[in-house]
Amino acid sequence: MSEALQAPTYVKENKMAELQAVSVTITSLSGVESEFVLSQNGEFDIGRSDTCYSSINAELLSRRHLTLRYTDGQIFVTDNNSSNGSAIGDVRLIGGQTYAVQLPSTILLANGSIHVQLSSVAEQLASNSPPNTLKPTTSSPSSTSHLTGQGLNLASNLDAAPQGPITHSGSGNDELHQLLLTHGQVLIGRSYDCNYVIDSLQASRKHALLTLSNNRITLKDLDTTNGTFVNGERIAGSVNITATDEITIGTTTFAIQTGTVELKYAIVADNIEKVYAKGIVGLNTMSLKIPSQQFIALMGPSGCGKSTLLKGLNGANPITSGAITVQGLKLNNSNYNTLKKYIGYVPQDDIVHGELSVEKTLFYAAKLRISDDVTKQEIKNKISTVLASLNLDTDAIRKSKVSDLSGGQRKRVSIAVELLNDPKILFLDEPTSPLDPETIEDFLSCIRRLVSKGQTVIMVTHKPSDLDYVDQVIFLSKGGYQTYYGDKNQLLNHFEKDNIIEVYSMMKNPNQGKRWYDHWVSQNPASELSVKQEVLANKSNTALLGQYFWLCVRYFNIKLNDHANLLLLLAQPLIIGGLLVFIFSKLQVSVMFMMAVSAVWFGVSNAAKEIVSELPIYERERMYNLNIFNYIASKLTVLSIIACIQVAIFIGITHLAYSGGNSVNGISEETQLWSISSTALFMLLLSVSATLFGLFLSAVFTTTEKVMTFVPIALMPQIMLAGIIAPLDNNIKILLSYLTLGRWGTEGFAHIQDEAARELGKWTNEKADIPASVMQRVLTPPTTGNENNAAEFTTQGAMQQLNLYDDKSGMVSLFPESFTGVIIAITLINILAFCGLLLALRSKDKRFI
Ligand SMILES: Nc1ncnc2c1ncn2[C@@H]1O[C@H](COP(=O)(O)OP(=O)(O)OP(=O)(O)O)[C@@H](O)[C@H]1O
Repeated sequence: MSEALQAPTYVKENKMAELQAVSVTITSLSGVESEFVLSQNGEFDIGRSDTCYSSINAELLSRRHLTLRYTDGQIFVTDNNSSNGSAIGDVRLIGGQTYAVQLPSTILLANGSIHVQLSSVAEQLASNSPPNTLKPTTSSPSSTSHLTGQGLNLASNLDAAPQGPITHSGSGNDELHQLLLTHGQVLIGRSYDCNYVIDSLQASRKHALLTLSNNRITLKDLDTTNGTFVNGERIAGSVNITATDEITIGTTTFAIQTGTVELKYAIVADNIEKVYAKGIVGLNTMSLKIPSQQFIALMGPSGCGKSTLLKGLNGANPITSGAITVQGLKLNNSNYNTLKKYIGYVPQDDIVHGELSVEKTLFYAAKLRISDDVTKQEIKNKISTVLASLNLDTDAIRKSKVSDLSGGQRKRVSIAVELLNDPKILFLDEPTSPLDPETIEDFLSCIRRLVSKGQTVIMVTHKPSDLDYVDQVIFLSKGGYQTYYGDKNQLLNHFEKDNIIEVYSMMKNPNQGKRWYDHWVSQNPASELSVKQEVLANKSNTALLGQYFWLCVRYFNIKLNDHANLLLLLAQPLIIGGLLVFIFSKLQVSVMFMMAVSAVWFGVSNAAKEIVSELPIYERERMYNLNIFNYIASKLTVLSIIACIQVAIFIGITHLAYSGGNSVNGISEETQLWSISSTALFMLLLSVSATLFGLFLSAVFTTTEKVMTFVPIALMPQIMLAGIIAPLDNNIKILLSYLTLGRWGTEGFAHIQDEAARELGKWTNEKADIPASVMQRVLTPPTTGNENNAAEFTTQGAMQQLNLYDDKSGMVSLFPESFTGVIIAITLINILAFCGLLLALRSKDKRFI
């Protein structure tokens, strides 16, 4: 909206008749909620909050829903970006915009469930009608198009729109047809200044343009992220369509002639089949037609293929053959990137981070999943609506850490994350398994409410009692056979059993299952269709930088909120550094070795749990739109910041311990030769490299326990092959040592030390020019242990003491004996670790691609 809509300008341009006093009557379905008269200038909030002037306890109302402003006899209204909106007539108020209102007028709040009737007191007296005569209705008033709503002055700024603000509000009628006939062009999108508004965050602000010219209708996709579909196929650019073609934008399907199309079936599966590697049959050929707005239970004994079917239908692990249509769109490669946004999927494990608050969890999920053009306010509104729909919208729950919630609440937060995208179909894999009976009741009632509001839910369950809440049941038997699909009340009749436990035990036997399958197929013959299912490729379509940024922010917050772990991470360099300087009173190669091992330890231990502990979240987000490179980069960024702090503490302690003292010939008598900046930077490089290695381990293993058991095993070679505690005296040891950061770390610190000594004392490998007393303190050789015997070690630099390049084995070194050689070697190890990490993460994709 333009500046012209702001109240001050508007007042000047739209001088209205002055009013003495305004009567306000607020009614809900249960009658009059509040009545008052405005006669003094001021602002009056209407909403759920106690702080509002008129506080109304209605579920659909936002806390501060609407503000009435009375200024010198004029009334202005502002919808405070409420979740369920406000309208005057059939014109929806744009959140945050101020409108001048003529009297009498009725403002509909929260989808029309609350009416605010405004009238002049004088008019009321004249008509003698009481202020509470308005009868509330739940449906919107007339849906005919118009340029101004009743009693509403709306400034026009439809620069992109072909005509005035003609707002769509109806469904299942020919409104779109009329708009097109009248105006020739109709702009469709999420923004309220479009001619035909699609109220879904999956739609772009300006999504598509319909044009009528020479009796031809053209539909143009305005280069949108989520695409425009005609009869289930995504269009590119402009296409000619007919008035009856079904257009899908966001989660809405409509035709020009008939308006919104209510899809009969949420999912149609034709002759689907799943065969795993080595010929293991996950599902035998089956067909399903799942109606919209149904709660379906998917049941059967363990290993019968419930998860296989669930993941086949939602594309997480595509079926091998057959065809699936979801919400009227074919589940194929070109549609999948859009389609997966209409699908909510909560796997068996929670898909939320325990360390974040509920509010933050949802905010980051929205930032990572929803298109970039959605404003912060829209996200906040969406979060409120979603939380309210799951009975989680209290301040206490919003602010609670997810880990502090009950199992049922946590599951609902996982569902809330999925609902942010307005999915039409929700797939739940055994949500009730970990819950106690009372929590299950609450949980399933909640899901039932979602179904009554339009959601289709397919839920895997083992619990017979869950059937009380569902509409239909799909029953599978061992061997992947479909043995029943239909009304839950007919299930026992169909199997001729008295209770469901008996059905379960019968279905555990694949032969019995096959018999019932044949029986089912004979009664429900499928079509002859046989289609090879395409591989569904995961393409991230979120702006890369934006996703990286929000992954970093979320991960950083997770780390910050985990106070105990954060303290441990910071205590590590203090303890290890303190121990090091306590045990080694003088700088010697052993200290360099210990520094290298410490750096490797910091990196590996910081990273080893970071992927494996959030595997369900990774897999779900990857299935949705997570870019692997963004994911790795965000982990590395945050863990490198932590490594940086650890290295700073560690280097601070060691430098304090190994420096200072008197000066001899301008050189400190005590050991301080190595440069603090080079040492710190090199230690950071080692630590970050070890982080990459730790992430690789974290991606390879499937449980936290396994990876933590392996970490010490991975660290041992770093210690044993560094050339300090045992000589590298044969080719195999040398070659293995090339793969360890421990060896290159120790060598790197030795090079830095020798370089510093060279610069300081013009020392060469052959002979030190600096006094023996200084060199003695520069580096104490571990072999003699006798500092007074200077003659034995004055010419020995750190590298010489390490003895790494003595050609005892007759092997020529693959790397030059220099600091550059060390950096090249570490870089190569990093490339190896990165490729390993990438492969390990990609192999997880195979489970759902
Ligand atoms: N990735 C896979 N590779 C090979 N076989 C698999 C794979 N996943 C599942 N299967 C096999 O497919 C069959 C069905 O497995 P699925 O996990 O779908 O059963 P389920 O009914 O969900 O079991 P549960 O109730 O125990 O979760 C089983 O025989 C299983 O061993």
